[in-house]
Amino acid sequence: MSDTPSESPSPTRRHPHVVVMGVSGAGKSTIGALVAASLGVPFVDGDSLHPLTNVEKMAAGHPLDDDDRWPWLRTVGAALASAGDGGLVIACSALRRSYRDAIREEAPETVFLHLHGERDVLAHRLEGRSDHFMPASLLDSQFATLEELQDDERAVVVDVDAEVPAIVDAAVEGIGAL
Ligand SMILES: Nc1ncnc2c1ncn2[C@@H]1O[C@H](COP(=O)(O)OP(=O)(O)OP(=O)(O)O)[C@@H](O)[C@H]1O
Ligand SMILES: O=C(O)[C@H](O)[C@@H](O)[C@H](O)[C@H](O)CO
Repeated sequence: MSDTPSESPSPTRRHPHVVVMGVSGAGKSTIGALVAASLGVPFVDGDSLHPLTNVEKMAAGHPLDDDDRWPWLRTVGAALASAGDGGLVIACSALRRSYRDAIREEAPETVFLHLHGERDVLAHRLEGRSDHFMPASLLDSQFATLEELQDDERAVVVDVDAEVPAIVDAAVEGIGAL
């Protein structure tokens, strides 16, 4: 992670390729869009890349399984791979190590921004959100699936129990320091 810069394959590009990861409600869409604007790169919300069957499954209160996620993760990886010099920030839960490996396989320069939050904080935020297909009832399954970043992953972790501007500043600074 950020404290092991010697493991970085190359300096982070000026317009980086970033996956904003974390469980539902962590703020991937909210923070991701603002981080992208601050970095001067496009933003894509990975939720818009899910096959309709995935959205319907989540909306019905069922967690996705690996088979549901693989085609979506390939789409996310392809978007990053084709981003080129313009950079890209994409919101994608990327909960398991193997999911992040699959993304890196397609787009090796990808760095990860993990928006880390305690369950109770995120549950409260999800209860206040009404315009989204993802039900708050799936939060426990999201935490059960989450595998924390490992030391060899090029990544930044930011705690989301803070005001939005502070989170964005910490994220941009952390990405710049990778
Ligand atoms: N730092 C914050 N403080 C207070 N509320 C926040 C903060 N960050 C996000 N929110 C709110 O929390 C809710 C969840 O945020 P958001 O939709 O960005 O999360 P998400 O990770 O993209 O969720 P999902 O994975 O389900 O799409 C939203 O209503 C958002 O406005
Ligand atoms: O891997 C997953 O279980 C899914 O990607 C979810 O996390 C949703 O995409 C999203 O985060 C909810 O809106």
